[in-house]
Amino acid sequence: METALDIRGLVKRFGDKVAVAGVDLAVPRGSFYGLVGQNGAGKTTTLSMAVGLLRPDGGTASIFGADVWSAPAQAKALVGVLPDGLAMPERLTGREVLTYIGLLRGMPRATVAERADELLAVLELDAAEKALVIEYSTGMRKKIGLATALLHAPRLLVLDEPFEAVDPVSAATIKSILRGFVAGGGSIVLSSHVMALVEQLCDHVAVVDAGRVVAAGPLDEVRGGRSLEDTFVGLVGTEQTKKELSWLSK
Ligand SMILES: Nc1ncnc2c1ncn2[C@@H]1O[C@H](COP(=O)(O)OP(=O)(O)OP(=O)(O)O)[C@@H](O)[C@H]1O
Repeated sequence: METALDIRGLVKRFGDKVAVAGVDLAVPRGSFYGLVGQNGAGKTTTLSMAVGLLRPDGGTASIFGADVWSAPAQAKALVGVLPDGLAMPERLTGREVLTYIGLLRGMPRATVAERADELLAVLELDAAEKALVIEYSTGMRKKIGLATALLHAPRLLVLDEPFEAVDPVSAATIKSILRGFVAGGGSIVLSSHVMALVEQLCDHVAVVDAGRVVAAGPLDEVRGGRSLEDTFVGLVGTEQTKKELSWLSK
């Protein structure tokens, strides 16, 4: 089966800290892949290297066979990315951001305008269309970020915490867009802390702990009859020393 995203031996150090310690991951075409891990496990660092936003100290990443670092134009044309802490042009409106990104990607102006209309309406950002991004809430920023990731109709979406700070109604809309994207042949990798969400949406899952993949594969194989939360805690949970906040109880 064709691989949408192929990550091999990715390594990243920040000074003495090894953030990613040799990650391998193969995301099959047409899969909806969830990446779960504790805070600081290395999810964002891995995804940033996988899409060419952060240069690895070792290893490779390719998107539908195009190496992210040696064939960046080819690889980046195939992927839509929602990075963590998205840096947006803040003094533009949502529509201007979409126009700017679309034209940078070399898309025809009329196509950009048409798709921007649809994306702003579907993501319920049309009311905020005239507001500058600097005035957007965190959830609205996620949504405009998702719109920029979808604009050029990529074959692979890489989404870092796409539901963080998004209200339940917008989350339902986003879920339905993402399910439709996969049903239409697209592939998705997303990171999340919310196990229920990953169980609801994803057909594959990888558990990342301390910069390594400790389990990966089809969701049912990884959780082996248990809930994903139990599996996750079993894989990465450390012995909890009971620390009571005695000053909290009267
Ligand atoms: N630019 C940086 N400089 C120094 N250390 C960093 C940097 N970026 C990440 N790290 C460290 O690398 C490790 C992995 O961070 P990363 O953001 O990839 O984790 P994560 O799994 O995405 O966490 P979270 O779920 O909290 O977003 C952490 O220990 C983090 O402190």
